[in-house]
Amino acid sequence: MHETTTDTDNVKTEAVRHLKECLKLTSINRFLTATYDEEAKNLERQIFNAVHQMTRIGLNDRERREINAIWFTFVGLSAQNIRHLEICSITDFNSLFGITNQELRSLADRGRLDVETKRKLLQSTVILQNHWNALQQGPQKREPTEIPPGPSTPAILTPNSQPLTVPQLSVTGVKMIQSSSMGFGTTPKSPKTSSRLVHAIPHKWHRSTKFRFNGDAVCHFCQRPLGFGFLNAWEKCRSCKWKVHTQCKGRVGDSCGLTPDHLRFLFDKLIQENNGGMWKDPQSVPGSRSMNEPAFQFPDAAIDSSSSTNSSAPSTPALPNIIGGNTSSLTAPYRSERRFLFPDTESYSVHGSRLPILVISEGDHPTSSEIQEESVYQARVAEDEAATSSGAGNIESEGTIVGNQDSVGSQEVEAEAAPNPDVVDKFNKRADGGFTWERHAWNMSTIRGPNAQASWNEVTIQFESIEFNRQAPIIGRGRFGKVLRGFHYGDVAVKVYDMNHISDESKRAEEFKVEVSAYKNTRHDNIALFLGYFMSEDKYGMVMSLSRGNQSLYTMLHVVREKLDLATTRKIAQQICQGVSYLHTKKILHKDLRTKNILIESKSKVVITDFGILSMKRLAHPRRTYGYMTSKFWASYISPELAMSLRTDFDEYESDDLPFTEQSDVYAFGTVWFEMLTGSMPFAKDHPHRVIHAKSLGIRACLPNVKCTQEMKELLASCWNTNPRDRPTFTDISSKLTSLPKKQRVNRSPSFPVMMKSYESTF
Ligand SMILES: Nc1ncnc2c1ncn2[C@@H]1O[C@H](COP(=O)(O)OP(=O)(O)OP(=O)(O)O)[C@@H](O)[C@H]1O
Repeated sequence: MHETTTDTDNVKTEAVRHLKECLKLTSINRFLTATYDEEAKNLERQIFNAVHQMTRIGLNDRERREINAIWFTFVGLSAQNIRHLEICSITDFNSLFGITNQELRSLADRGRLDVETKRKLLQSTVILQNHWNALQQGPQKREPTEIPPGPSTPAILTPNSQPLTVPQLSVTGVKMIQSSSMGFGTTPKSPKTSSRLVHAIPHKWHRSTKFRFNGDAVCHFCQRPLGFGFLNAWEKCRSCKWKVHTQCKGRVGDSCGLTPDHLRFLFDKLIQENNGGMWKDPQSVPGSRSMNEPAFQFPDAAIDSSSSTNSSAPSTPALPNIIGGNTSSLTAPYRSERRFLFPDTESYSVHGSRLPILVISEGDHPTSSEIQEESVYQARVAEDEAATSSGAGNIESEGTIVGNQDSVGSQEVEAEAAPNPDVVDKFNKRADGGFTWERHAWNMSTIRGPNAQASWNEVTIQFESIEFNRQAPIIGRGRFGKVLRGFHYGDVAVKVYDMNHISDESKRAEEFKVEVSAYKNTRHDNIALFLGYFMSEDKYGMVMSLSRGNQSLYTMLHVVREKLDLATTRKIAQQICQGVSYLHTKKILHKDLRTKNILIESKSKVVITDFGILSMKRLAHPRRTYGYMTSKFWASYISPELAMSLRTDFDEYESDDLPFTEQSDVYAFGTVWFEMLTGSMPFAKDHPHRVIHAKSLGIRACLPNVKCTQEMKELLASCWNTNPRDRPTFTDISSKLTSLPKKQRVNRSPSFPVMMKSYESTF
């Protein structure tokens, strides 16, 4: 057994060394030249065989990342570029192949890759995937001129390196290839299992003899201008509309396939037809949209300059064979979730690693039996403590339990060190999903400065010094803990956090401090007042001012079903904006803005709570194989980019988090605004799994027929913009709210028939 492990390790080490050696043999520039000679071709083959071998030796996540990084370094990406792609979940080749060229370009733009590096990245990815597909399809499938022959380097034999069998079906001239496993180190699926059919449609290259003007268009392969004139320097595929230089043609592979964009478009259409009431954004109505525009416009996706405006096929280049494959062992983040899946052909369990299943956590609100249980428990604790203590734990007044003042415990908490700078660094990094906050994001004097310890001590409250209301100690239970009613120099809400998501108990205190750091320096009228935190043995939590209104905006809208008038809606929305805008200026992201986390203090005041706590680590606990346990309707609040980042293979030790940003908070505000306008939840009746799927396709919830002004709808549309950069800031929203008409405009009915403009058409 031990020997087998060592053998496998040796094989891996040998394979990595081999890959590195191959990469040393040439430079990416030579390798990307369009007119490459026989020697270059051989080198290319060697590299790709080495890469391909790497993927068949049962690599774990870390190793896959390493190989990915080696490859990207070879392509010319800096460590920062690689990190950016990793944050965008491009952590291995499967994830790289899972995105379209257009999306990769968009990611490169977001990561500010320079033009040359971006070109290399795009070009090398196309080549890599062509080789990959060729190797996956086995020797019998290869075509001598277009696709490189088999390995020219000695194959590395591994337990998983059996040749792949790729049955072919021929359907009306279109090659339908039974997809083989593209999993790293996984056994290929038997063709009898529910593998997907992947279309592999050969390009139909066409040279026009007409004079062609293509000033701005670039070659889809090498990203260089196509040029113009009578010279047939480039060709166009009639099926997928790819335009490439003639000399690049040989390297783009021979499958234009059904592109992901085609498939998304179809799916989009199907959903629309089934739903009936799709948001009638002219951009998203299939009938009115040119196929050139992909059904789902990836956030920030630049419109391809080479798009033909009147053509009937997408301009997005095809990345063949990306749909199929056994993904059970893959990192299949971000893009792979967005691959088109025929929902009725395979059960979720097969695709679990692509599209997480959201399971609603129980216990949104305590049941009466829970309250009773908690009361009995609190009473018992109090009795025990009263019996054993030296008098400090007496029951002082009717209905109030006074905890035991454990002096050792207090000293321990007093002696708690300030958070480790590395942990704070990590938090700063993950605070916005990887885009580094400035280092002065946190008040240095309180976190790292010489007064850090004193500052933490100032906000430490001994859990034992809090008195709990014995009759009704529990206010509510949430996904990550419970809220108790207490007394600490006045009525307080005590939020006790569950820290089980950190399996290493010795790290819980550190992690918890990082989480509550966000609260320490907040002082705003619309932000729940943080009074202190406590950490003792297995108790982690914070003490906050008790919201007097006794209800959240969620309860008000969806349980009590109170109808909000325009003035109240505006007032509440303004206050939310002010509160979150304040957090953003303090470089704190809310990450979990929901009506449940907006507490109604009085008719004229709301306070925001639960900010900065949500993280992938929390979400991923308790671990589920194919998804997450979330709060009810959580999926309705997450922005499309967050939905696309959800992956099922999250590991507690990864530093990555969901890419929360100020814009994702704005999206969540959009949902809150929707709820206030309509009194209902967007996607209320849909299964959360379907909601994230819809979001990843860029579908927005249908706006029911509500009476509200055009400006209000526009505000909603802008917050829900698929492209995060097009969403307003909270300051913008605030000023829009101020300029909203004070009264609902009265629509007088005309005395003659008019063409009524549908409310949806305003979007
Ligand atoms: N400061 C507070 N004052 C009064 N009640 C509060 C306070 N903070 C939270 N609550 C109430 O405590 C209950 C539990 O809150 P918690 O934040 O744990 O979960 P939640 O937001 O309701 O649910 P989840 O976050 O799991 O969807 C809620 O009913 C909430 O309104």
